[in-house]
Amino acid sequence: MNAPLEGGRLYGAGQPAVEGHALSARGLAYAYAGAASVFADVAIDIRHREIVCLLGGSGCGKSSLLRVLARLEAPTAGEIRFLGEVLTAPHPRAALVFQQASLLPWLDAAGNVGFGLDFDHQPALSRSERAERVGHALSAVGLAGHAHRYPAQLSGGMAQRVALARALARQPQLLFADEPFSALDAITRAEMQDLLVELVHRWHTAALLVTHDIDEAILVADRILLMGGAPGRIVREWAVDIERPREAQPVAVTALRLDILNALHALRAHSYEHHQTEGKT
Ligand SMILES: Nc1ncnc2c1ncn2[C@@H]1O[C@H](COP(=O)(O)OP(=O)(O)OP(=O)(O)O)[C@@H](O)[C@H]1O
Repeated sequence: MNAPLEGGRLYGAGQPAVEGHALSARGLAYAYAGAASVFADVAIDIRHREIVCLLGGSGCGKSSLLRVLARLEAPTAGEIRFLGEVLTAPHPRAALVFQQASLLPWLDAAGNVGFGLDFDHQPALSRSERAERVGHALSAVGLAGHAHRYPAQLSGGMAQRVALARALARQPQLLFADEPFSALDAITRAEMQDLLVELVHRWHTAALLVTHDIDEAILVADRILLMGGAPGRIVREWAVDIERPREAQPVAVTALRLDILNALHALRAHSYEHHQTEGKT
């Protein structure tokens, strides 16, 4: 089940990007202005309808990698293919969800969902198509009866459902989600994790979920990628073939959690040793 791999060995620079995937990236690097590379030589494949979770310690570059894969930032090296095409700008069939719902306070829930359809590069929609997409997305997240509520009238969980609906209304082929549930209470969070899995399966999209929560990754992912090192790389991968609902498989879940925890500890120990060695030279 748990296939360890060294970053770059399986998806090394020599391997071509995969045409048939939702997203395929090779040799990716990124550096903020005036700083060292946050990550380098990263290769990632996301298959159609697959949920991939990107795990890693704080500051290892998960959010930066997600922003580059979504092409909100240009990589300093490497290539990203989205649906087989080289990506040079954010793609209309990709959608993003962040930790904060970031709803516009002067628009109601329906207005906020529709707003996501108004950007450049979105296909032009008639009024009725737009209304249909908004209604469909709101009912998919369980908010059909709340379309005319304003953000101030929504709980944190409801606001995040609106953010999810705003993403779904774009009929994405790939959903990028950066710690979308980390600000929610435990029960709402568990509901949202289930909802995400259900929606990804029902809407036939793929998803890349950034999280630092091992349990969330195990409950949600088809595949878990562990990021670490400086600059960051994908250092381990686990295919999660535990039957759903995974809460009902505590033995398999615990075994995988231990394996991931050990890998995280090993990364931290390696990084500590590296700093000690650097300090001596
Ligand atoms: N806008 C920015 N300008 C300069 N440096 C940045 C910027 N955003 C992030 N960084 C730096 O890039 C590195 C990676 O940050 P990033 O947020 O991608 O990591 P992360 O793994 O998502 O962290 P966390 O889990 O804590 O959210 C960090 O050292 C951070 O300080």
